[in-house]
Amino acid sequence: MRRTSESLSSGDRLDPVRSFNRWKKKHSHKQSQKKQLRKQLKKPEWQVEREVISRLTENYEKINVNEITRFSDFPLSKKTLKGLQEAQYRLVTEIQKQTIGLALQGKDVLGAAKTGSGKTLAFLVPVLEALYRLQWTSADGLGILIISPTRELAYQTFEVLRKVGKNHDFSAGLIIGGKDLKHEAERINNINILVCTPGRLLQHMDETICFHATNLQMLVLDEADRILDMGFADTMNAIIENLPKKRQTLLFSATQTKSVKDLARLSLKNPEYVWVHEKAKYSTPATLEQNYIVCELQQKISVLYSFLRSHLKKKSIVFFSSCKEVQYLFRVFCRLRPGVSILALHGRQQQMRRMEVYNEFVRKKAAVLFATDIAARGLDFPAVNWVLQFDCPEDANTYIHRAGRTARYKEGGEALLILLPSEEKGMIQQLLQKKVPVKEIKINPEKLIDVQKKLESFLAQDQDLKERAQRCFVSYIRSVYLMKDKDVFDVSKLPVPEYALSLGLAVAPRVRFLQKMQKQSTKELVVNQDSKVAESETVSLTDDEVEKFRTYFNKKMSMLQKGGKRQEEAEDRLADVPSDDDAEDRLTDHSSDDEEEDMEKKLGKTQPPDVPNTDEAQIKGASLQFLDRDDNEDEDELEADFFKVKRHNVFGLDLTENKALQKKETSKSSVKKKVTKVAEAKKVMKRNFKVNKKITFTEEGELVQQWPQMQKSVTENPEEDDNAGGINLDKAKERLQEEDKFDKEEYRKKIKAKHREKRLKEREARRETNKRQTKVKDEEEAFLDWSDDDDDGFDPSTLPDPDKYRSSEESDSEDGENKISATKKKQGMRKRNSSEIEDVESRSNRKKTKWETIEPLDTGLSLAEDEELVLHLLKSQS
Ligand SMILES: Nc1ncnc2c1ncn2[C@@H]1O[C@H](COP(=O)(O)OP(=O)(O)OP(=O)(O)O)[C@@H](O)[C@H]1O
Repeated sequence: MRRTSESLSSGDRLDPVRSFNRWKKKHSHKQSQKKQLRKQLKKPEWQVEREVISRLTENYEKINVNEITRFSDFPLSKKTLKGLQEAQYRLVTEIQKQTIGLALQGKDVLGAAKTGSGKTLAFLVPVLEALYRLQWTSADGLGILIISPTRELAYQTFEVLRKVGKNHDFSAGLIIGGKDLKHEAERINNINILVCTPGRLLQHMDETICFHATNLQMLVLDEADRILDMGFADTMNAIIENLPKKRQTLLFSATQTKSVKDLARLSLKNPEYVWVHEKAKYSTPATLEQNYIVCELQQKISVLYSFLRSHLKKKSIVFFSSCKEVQYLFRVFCRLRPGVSILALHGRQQQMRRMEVYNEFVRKKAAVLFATDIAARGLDFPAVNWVLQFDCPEDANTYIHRAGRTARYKEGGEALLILLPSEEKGMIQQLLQKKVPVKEIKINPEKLIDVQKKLESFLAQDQDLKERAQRCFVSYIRSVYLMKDKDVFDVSKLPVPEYALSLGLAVAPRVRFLQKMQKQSTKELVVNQDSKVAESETVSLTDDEVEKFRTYFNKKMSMLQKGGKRQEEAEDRLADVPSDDDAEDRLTDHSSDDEEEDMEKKLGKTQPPDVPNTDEAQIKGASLQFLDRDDNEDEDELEADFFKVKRHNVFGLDLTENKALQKKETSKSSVKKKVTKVAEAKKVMKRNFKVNKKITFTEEGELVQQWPQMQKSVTENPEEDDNAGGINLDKAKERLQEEDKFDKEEYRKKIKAKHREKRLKEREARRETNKRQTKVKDEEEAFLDWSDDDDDGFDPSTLPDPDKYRSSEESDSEDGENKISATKKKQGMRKRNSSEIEDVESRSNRKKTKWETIEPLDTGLSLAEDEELVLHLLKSQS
């Protein structure tokens, strides 16, 4: 019992372990069951995401701008928020605060805010959210299009997009000029977000077969006013035509367009205008200090050198008006060794070099970037201390964008504008109107380092540099000449010879358009003067004044001619130098005389501003025409007019102004019409241009027949002799009809000849058959003759049995000519038939009839007709 009790007690002691094990088993089983159940209950990822999206979109309507200080206050996806945080973006800027909510709600937005205020993120965040909301995949194709005016800006935007959107699964692509089109074309169809420049985008729309934008959800125009202005007008119109009307559109710029016409082109739906700093005292960043100096044109290079010498540890950007100025002065300043590294960025550089320079300047702490206006908009170089505007900007907006390369996002910066005495009044007025606070400062003449002698010595040693100096000279003069705002830019007031000397040139190169313009102005002045004297006594200019004016121009012209004669050779040589690929300067730097003359013709009515009766409208019209000439040139050319062309002021216009302008614009629009291929072809025809013909010879020197053969015509081509040019459609029609008639006639003749040949062959064949028949009949005749001899009476049984005859003939033919053809068999049939006829005849003529006298009967009918006739005769016989 004890044992039992002991055993029991020991069993009891074991029980807990066992029961624990059992419990453990049970528990783990339950757990795994629960897990499985949970797994089954777990929703697919896409479904969870859809629920999140619907929660986010519900919150869009609840966005309260006043409560937003951080990005996380917006109902944004986790992926976007994570990207923003990783890039250290937490607090929103004013433009971001006011526009992101509207864009999330699907509205069209026109956002304007000062430079460096964070507009890029204001559109990139809604871009990412739009595709996230739609659960966009690469299979859905292009969803968002972001258009930037320059390659560098597109590249910069693309980099920010990559940084902020790295947690999303969308594909993004950068499509800018200067790269392999084929390489881009292979990838473009898989891109969801495309950052591009207008020219390149249009090129893909035209040339890449499968590329389309039918699924596009959102269009973003960065620097919208620039993209919508005259320079890009045609390209943008063509692009917009290829985009679906139902889409969201966001426009951003520091100087936004209000032009009704521009906005109508984009078919915006009740757009939201967000002018963040509309009521601000100034339109430029508060942290930007802005000054200007007035100095003579011939002093400018020395001023720049002196400035750089005194700012060696700073990062500065210097803006010039043309590529050739940048090219020349960059070289010269590198030789002058101011003690700070100098870089150059302009549209004539290779794309790779442009990217290298951009990245190098981003990296450098102290450096000077000599640039054209391709660097004026949107570029976000970090920690730029100074922006120097070496040449006066074409308008106040350009000034704002250039100066805005410094003092970005809470940073400080300084801007210095160099003005000529002739530019001061007009420009400062414009700047004040645009709420730009600029103060005049004076140069300390003692600190000014004169570099003219050094430049002269450089040019004396280096012919290439000298030629560059000449190009720089012409380019600058031309840029001033082409500027629209004649209140600011007055080419006749430029100290031309002195400027040439300051560049290191001994004499001023000849500038033909300037000479012609001056001659014309003097003439017109004299004519006006004479007519006015005759008309009334109220004379606006006294004789003395006219004389003064004339002497002034004559003096200038003689100076130019003096320089011009000596430089003629050099200039002609320059004219032959082919220009680089990139055509940033093409509008200002035409080296060919033809082009120059062409331009002068177009600008023929342009008068210098100081001449009475200056017609601004004419100048505007002329500059538009001038632009049109470059309509079809590539994107670089579109960029080119960015710098020099006098653009219409499309910004800051109220509705009444627009109405007045629209009238003018409609008349101009006919000039601006996109040049079609047909129009181009007509142009070529008008020039009497003859297309080259390819003539191929064999190795022996014989002419190879051209293929496809040239159409021959009996008719003369009157258009060939028509020097008037153009296509006379009626004449062409007539000529084609005559040619058609001629062709038909020729064809008919050929068919007739063929038929004749066929008939001849048939006749020949028949004759052959008859010959053979005669032979057979000769044999038969011999037989008949023999029977005749034997018996005078007619014994029908002696007549050849037609069947026998046929079989004998067949056997003959089989024996003799095994190669008998089906046609011959037919002929055999005919032979038989004809022999039957002859039999009938012989029967009627009895013995009198001799076989040899029987002529082969040529009925003149066809074979089928013959057969029918025979059958008919046989029938009638029977
Ligand atoms: N929310 C933010 N927090 C911190 N930095 C920001 C924020 N938003 C923008 N920035 C920074 O401000 C700088 C200027 O931004 P951005 O280039 O977008 O300005 P912008 O308004 O487009 O200027 P611009 O008119 O010259 O094109 C950039 O360096 C950017 O990184």
